[in-house]
Amino acid sequence: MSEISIATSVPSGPGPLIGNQPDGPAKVIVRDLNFYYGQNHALKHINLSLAANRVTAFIGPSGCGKSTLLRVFNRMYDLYPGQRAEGQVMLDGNNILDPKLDLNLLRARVGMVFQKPTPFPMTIYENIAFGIRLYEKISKSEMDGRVEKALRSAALWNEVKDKLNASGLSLSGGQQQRLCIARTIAVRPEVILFDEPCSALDPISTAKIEELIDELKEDYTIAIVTHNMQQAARVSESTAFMYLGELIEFGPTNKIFTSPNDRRTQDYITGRFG
Ligand SMILES: Nc1ncnc2c1ncn2[C@@H]1O[C@H](COP(=O)(O)OP(=O)(O)OP(=O)(O)O)[C@@H](O)[C@H]1O
Repeated sequence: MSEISIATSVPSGPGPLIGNQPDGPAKVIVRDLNFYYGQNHALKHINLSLAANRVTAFIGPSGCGKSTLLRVFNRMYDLYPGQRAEGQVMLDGNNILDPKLDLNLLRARVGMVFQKPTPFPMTIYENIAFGIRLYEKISKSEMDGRVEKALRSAALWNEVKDKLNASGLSLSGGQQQRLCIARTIAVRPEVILFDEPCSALDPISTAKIEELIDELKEDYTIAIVTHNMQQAARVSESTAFMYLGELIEFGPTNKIFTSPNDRRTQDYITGRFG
């Protein structure tokens, strides 16, 4: 993870960087994506890619469409009538917008961690085991191993190994969020979506989650929505700046934060609006 100082002047240069800027092979490729809440055209002609085993950050002022885009990646919007997506979102070459797609399988491949920690009202052990059982039939000893592995991967094992039968709700907010990450990892996804995962957490818990994200990218492709510019700069390799439903600029995080091409990106990262 690196600290990046934020530019204060707009450099002259070519026009906005829009479209595919893959940082290594792409795991997900979005082509001309449009999204509608009824009549509200919330995402407009989005083109970008999520590089495999990298972290892509989504930034932009409130209401610009960041969460909407994240919810397209695992078709979360499908749960709500009147919401629809058009275009292509290719996951390893298959369009996840295909109406015939098995949504349970998609959501196992593309996991999501929400803003507010949302453990199930059950034991720490069951919080992890529950999701695994939805997809696999495994023995008790295998399950014990999977639960331990998920908790270790989420950097929570040492804190909970002696109280696996305590309620998930008895943990602190930061621990609950790591439990939710463990629960997501346990079903062996390929992509993990983080929607403002630290906004309800204190700085120490935030640092732990950021460290964890840095470690997780070894095994997963990660997308994160954040309002925290420093966090985007610390954890991501690529950054997408969105405004009013459009992707304004997309490129290497270092470039977006030090010499963006678009005045709106510059204004946002320097706190002039949003
Ligand atoms: N359920 C919904 N029904 C109708 N419009 C919605 C719904 N959810 C979001 N929108 C609209 O879609 C647009 C994008 O919202 P979205 O939540 O994706 O923005 P965001 O960038 O994630 O904002 P924030 O940073 O505040 O979370 C906004 O204009 C919002 O009002």
